[in-house]
Amino acid sequence: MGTMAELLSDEDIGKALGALSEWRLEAATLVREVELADFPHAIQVVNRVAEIAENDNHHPDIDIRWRTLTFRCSTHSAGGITALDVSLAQEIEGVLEAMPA
Ligand SMILES: C[C@H](O)[C@H](O)[C@H]1CNC2=NC(N)=NC(=O)C2=N1
Repeated sequence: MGTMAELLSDEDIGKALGALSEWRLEAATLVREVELADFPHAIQVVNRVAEIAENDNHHPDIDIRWRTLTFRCSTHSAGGITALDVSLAQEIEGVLEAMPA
């Protein structure tokens, strides 16, 4: 693997997905759908993820439908998945783990 902005190999993506069991690969993007307790909890997650994304200057695409969120992580400038997306997915998991079921 080279610099952070370089696309990961299929092998690296496979390894990363091995540790991100709730995530799937879709169109060169890491995707995770999650249903929260209610709409305010979903928005709380979005706000926490937004803070992390802004700190990292790396932003997921987020779909909000009532209490279901879909996060899509890819590096737009690179046209696919980089180490930045694996890190972001891990951070999103951390946010979700801190939420009530
Ligand atoms: C200038 C700034 O670094 C870019 O616009 C960043 C911001 N956040 C980003 N987020 C993601 N996911 N992909 C990008 O290419 C990207 N580019």
